[in-house]
Amino acid sequence: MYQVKTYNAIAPAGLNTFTADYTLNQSEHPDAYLIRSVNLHTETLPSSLKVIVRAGAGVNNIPIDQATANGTAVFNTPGSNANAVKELIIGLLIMASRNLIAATTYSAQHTEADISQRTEHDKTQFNGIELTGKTLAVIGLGHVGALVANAALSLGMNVIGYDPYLSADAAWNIAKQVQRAATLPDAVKQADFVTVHVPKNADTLHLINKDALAAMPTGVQLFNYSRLGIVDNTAVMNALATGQVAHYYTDFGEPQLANQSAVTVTPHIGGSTIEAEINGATQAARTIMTYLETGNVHAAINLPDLNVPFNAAYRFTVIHENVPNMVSQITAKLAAANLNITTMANAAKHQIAYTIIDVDDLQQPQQADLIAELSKIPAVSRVRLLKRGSVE
Ligand SMILES: NC(=O)c1ccc[n+]([C@@H]2O[C@H](COP(=O)([O-])OP(=O)(O)OC[C@H]3O[C@@H](n4cnc5c(N)ncnc54)[C@H](O)[C@@H]3O)[C@@H](O)[C@H]2O)c1
Ligand SMILES: O=C(O)CC[C@@H](O)C(=O)O
Repeated sequence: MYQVKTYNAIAPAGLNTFTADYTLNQSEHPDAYLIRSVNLHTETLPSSLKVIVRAGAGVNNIPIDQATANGTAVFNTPGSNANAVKELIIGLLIMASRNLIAATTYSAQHTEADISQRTEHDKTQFNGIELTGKTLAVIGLGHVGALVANAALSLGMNVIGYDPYLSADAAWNIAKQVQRAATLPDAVKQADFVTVHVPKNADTLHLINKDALAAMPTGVQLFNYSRLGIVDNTAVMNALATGQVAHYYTDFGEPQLANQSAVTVTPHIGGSTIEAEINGATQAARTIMTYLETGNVHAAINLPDLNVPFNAAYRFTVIHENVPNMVSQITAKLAAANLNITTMANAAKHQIAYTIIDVDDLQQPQQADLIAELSKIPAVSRVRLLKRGSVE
């Protein structure tokens, strides 16, 4: 039986994906965490923990280095909530262009009997603009950014994208009418609206800073539905005061943004739709099951891709540092136990490497000793032994 610990509200329809070999929240020695936004940086990860899956895109709430040192694989569920964010951004663009917040606030405040006459007089103050023909800069063209860019094109907007690290796969998702900018200032210099869809990391911290804001036309409207810290909120407050930025929309509140008429804060609801939550939880459950039962890895945050059909009776998986002589030390241990390897694969990603070794004739009494022997090799952080068609 595998033990899964969940954090946050995880869609029950997604949790139903787990087979009868999985129990939820019943053990102090979990094999897997299935999480959303819980901050794990303050937690010591248990030694039993083999995998953490974030139902969602961002992994900045996970201590990746600690997980890697613990031999814990980390995954997210790429794209599972991208459509939800796209629809919210399109909604906000329409809200922004038609002054919907001010207009509905006006209506809520004026309920007098002769309101229809006042309305016809007052409505001119809520005149809007149309999105067709306006320019949207999309910073980051991954799962969310590509959908936003394509949807904005379908509204007749000019779309300029900036993503110096765009993967070849992601590029396929972007309509050819999206213009590519070579630099951030180039992307934003003609924008009526700027929307940011990049991961939070050391390179993107304050990506939208004083200089980036100065490169935007006066009166630009800015959207941050990525993460707190990617936009320098102090610089934005200064730019709002001078009129450089007309309005700031963000999913991430903090005190300096509170009660500002030109700031609209939503409470981190970008991915909060029924559909996105089911997608994320379902994808996360499948990822946990695949990793725990086969050891195969696709698109992990901290491990290389390694996908080997599991045809032998047993499989050793070993997470180790990406240093010389590891595979030879591992195979020497198996040779010493007189084991014949049927398949072997190894891959590396930055400082970490991952080895899968399949064997057929492994006797039960040998198993614990071999795991212990392999675990003793310096630079090995996790050894697992999987039996095909069975749980550990
Ligand atoms: N508000 C929410 O609820 C919500 C929901 C989903 C995603 N997100 C956040 O939105 C962001 C985007 O998510 P995603 O799923 O599209 O991620 P993604 O990984 O699919 O795409 C991110 C893109 O940003 C690009 N990028 C990285 N650094 C860049 C830089 N310095 N300049 C320009 N581009 C850069 C990458 O090349 C990649 O194409 C993430 O921060 C994620 O956490 C928030
Ligand atoms: O609602 C959530 O779990 C947050 C989703 C979002 O921030 C993400 O990173 O995917």
